[in-house]
Amino acid sequence: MVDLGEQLHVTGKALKVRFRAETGFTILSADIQNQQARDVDATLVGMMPPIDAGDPFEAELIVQEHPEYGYQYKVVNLFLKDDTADMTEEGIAAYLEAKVSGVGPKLSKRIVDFFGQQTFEVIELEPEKLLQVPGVTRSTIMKVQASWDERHGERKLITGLQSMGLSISQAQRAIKQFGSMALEVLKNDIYALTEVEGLGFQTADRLALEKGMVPTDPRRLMAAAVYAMQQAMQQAGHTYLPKQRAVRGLKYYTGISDKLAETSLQEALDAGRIMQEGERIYLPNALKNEKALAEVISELLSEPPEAPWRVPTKAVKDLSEEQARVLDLLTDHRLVVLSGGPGTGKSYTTRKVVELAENLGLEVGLCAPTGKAARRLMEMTLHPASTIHRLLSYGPEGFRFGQLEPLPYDLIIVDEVSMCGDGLMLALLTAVAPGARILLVGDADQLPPVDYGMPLSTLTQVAPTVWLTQIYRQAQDSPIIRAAHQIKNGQVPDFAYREFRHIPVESDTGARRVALLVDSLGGPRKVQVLTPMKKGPLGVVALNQALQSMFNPGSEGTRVGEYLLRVGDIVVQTKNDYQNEVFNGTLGLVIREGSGKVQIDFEGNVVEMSGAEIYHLHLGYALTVHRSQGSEWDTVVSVLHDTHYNMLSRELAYTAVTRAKNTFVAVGTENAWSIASTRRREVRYSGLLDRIKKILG
Ligand SMILES: Nc1ncnc2c1ncn2[C@@H]1O[C@H](COP(=O)(O)OP(=O)(O)OP(=O)(O)O)[C@@H](O)[C@H]1O
Repeated sequence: MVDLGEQLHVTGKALKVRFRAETGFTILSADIQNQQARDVDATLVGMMPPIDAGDPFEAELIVQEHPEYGYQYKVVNLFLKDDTADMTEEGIAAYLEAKVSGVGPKLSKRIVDFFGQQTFEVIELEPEKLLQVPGVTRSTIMKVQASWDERHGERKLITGLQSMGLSISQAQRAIKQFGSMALEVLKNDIYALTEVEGLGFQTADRLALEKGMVPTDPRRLMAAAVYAMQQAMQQAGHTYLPKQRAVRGLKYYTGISDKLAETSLQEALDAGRIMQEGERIYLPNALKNEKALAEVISELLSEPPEAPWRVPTKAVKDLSEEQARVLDLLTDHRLVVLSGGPGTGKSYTTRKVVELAENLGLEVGLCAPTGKAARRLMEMTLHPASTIHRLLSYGPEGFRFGQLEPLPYDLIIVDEVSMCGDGLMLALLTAVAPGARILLVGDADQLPPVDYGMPLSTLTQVAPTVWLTQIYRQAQDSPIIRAAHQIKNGQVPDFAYREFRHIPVESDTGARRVALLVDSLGGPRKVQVLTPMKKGPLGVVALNQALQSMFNPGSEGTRVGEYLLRVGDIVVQTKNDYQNEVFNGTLGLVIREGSGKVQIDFEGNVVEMSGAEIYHLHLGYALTVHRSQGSEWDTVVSVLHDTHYNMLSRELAYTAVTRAKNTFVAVGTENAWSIASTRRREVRYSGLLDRIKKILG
């Protein structure tokens, strides 16, 4: 019919639905044609609306050659035609009998004799009129309506959403979000799409402008104002934006004038979609969380602990001066912070705290943000530990433990706490029982968390804090740990070791060079690649594609954004999925994929994903440094190049280096490392510190 890979537009009639998954993935036999040719027994594969044998349709297809099944047509989009258009009266009667339950051959003929070409209109709009037909009862009408709505309801919904420009999977996600009201909701305000999983402002905006939305339409500008704030929180971790930054963000996404941006921001404020406090602009939820977090921290800092806590000499005999201070501070304080770099004895000290608490007969709860960090905490302290979500017993309705039902522990210890954003920190601190203690352990010099806010950095400025600075002997022998402390002190690290070296690469050939380097170091299961950015020749996407084409080549797979996921690929979860207990940054292996589903083995936790969930899976051969927090690998290859200029910071370099246990290979330009080591922490807008100081006076 046409060459492989070419897209073609056809009309067709469904012959047989061979397979249909609940995701909407369908394998269909159909008779298709266009001006050039006809294929009376074509196989169509892909996401389709609910289609039955006999249904007429139009479709955009791409011709493919399947290794086993030969020629197939991949469905790019498929539009159901109205199958009740221009039918003869016999056709209508036959259709009623076949598709509408509760109507036999005699009754369908009587109905059509009565209403003729108006039959379908009567059924859909004025079913009461059917009572005029002899033999039709109320129950007949109920059955006819139910089966008509059931068959035509979703089809009309999907066809209507497709006519707005949505793809089939986007339409299905919109229906999942808004139910049968989806068409009304989106006709009223297409920007409601920003509430649909995996769809954002950009998609809604493209559809709206394509359909003739005036760029200065208030609905568009309102949605853009909210979106600018969401992006500031998700991309840069800000909790609020200074008003002028918010106006600039709104202008950036809409291209409107300064004046109109100011007015529109004010309208979004008047509508309560965003909030203002002084010169600060917040999303409502972020403001509420920040206020509540400041309250609960102030309470923990000003109330004395209840359970008795004494520190006998023997409890601190193996500890250094600074480590012993942690146990002392817990005597009179409910909230204590322990911060230190690698090899300074955080875990060693934590174990001593647990031992003392148990000797005092206290109930201890241990947790960490990710499964991997919780397992490590358990190994280091020989005490059960879980993720924070499991400790707080997270479920479909949210966290079970909280203010109303506090955690049943006298002492809670949280490790890797630099990974907690404002939201998780609030959930945790709210669940501390009255009078109970909490010890937060982490490395405040790490990059701030992926989620918004930076509570640990704030807490080290208001809560009793111990900074561990002494590095222990065997840790000192490690060039990696030494380099980490050099970077922390603003010095350029010394790349003069086999376990800690630098390889210069140019940005245009770098991705390929990195793939060859990973191969020489043992392959992707042993080596993790890190880079600061997503885009660009040395970004995560380019590196993942170079690594995948070397270690898991192929042209098939399940499409997720820029990636094609195949069996054997390493993938990373990019959004916390509390139901499946898979968190942002967790790596897994694809063990099955196809029919719109992907099965991943996340270090023993096998999870099947489909629909919108799949959009949170990216290839994981290379990760951004931000997403690598809380994890460690035997060997790390970290890209750092002048082209990453605006991302280079001391925390970035420090976090990258501290992800490697034995071997760290820096790739890029030495100059990038000297810039990174001397640049200070990224700015994050958070009002938490001011609020706490105001409450504590
Ligand atoms: N006071 C101490 N006396 C002797 N050895 C110590 C002391 N504190 C820590 N160590 C030793 O130093 C090494 C590093 O300690 P630990 O693993 O607790 O550091 P850490 O800060 O948790 O490192 P990481 O950030 O990598 O987890 C361990 O072998 C530990 O036994």
